[in-house]
Amino acid sequence: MVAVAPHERILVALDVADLASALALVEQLRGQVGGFKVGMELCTAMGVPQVVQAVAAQGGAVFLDLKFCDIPNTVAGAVRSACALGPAVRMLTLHCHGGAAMLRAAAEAARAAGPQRPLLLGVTVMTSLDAAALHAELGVAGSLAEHVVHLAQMAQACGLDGVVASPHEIAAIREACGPDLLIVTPGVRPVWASSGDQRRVMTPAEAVAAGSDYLVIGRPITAAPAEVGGPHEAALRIAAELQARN
Ligand SMILES: O=c1ccn([C@@H]2O[C@H](COP(=O)(O)O)[C@@H](O)[C@H]2O)c(=O)[nH]1
Repeated sequence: MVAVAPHERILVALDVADLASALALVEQLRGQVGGFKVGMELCTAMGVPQVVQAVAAQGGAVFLDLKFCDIPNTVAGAVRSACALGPAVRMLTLHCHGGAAMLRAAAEAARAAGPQRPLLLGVTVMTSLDAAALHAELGVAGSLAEHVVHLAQMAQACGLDGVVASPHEIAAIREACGPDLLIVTPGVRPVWASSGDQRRVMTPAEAVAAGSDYLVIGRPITAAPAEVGGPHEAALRIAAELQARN
């Protein structure tokens, strides 16, 4: 596991539709969490360079979660474009289901950008899917954990820095891939938050105990209701939960 302070393991998903709302969250949470994940909703509405520059200008480390998945040449170009946004982009996602050639092309493009390049993370099986959906809808045979481990091993062999998986697969990934592969886990829910569309969830403390390097947490923080105390209080509660188990 990476050695960081407990609250720095929290990456807040800024799933909002406009930059003003995103920056209001950054302003409230900066210093209480490790960074901010920007993804499809915000970037489609406001433009990737504008979002990255604005979040970085407010002092937030940026995790660019656009889950690239296309032919190798196209993804390599997208990775080069992301690297050109500069060192503010600390992490970048690609779908492992794009295949080994695509992952290798992405890794080569990132390495060519030099030592300040973003870390590349391969998305394995979405945390909104359960085993039944993986088998019946996507036609994957074998267990969900086996499939995640297979994708994680492929990502590692292709030169990626880490994977995105649910906390439930951390132990199996660690056993198969060793201690150096970064494991970033969405599907994290404090006991006081609703699961929503997430299917494979654990609490923040359970996820870190299982070996998660970074926890991606969106709605439990960004949409925290008044009885929790809003986003700032929600982030403090989660950080305290992580601190208590440290
Ligand atoms: O398998 C995955 C991959 C990415 N995500 C992203 O994480 C956040 C989770 O947000 P919550 O509001 O905490 O559910 C969201 O931005 C997803 O795009 C994921 O959930 N699962």
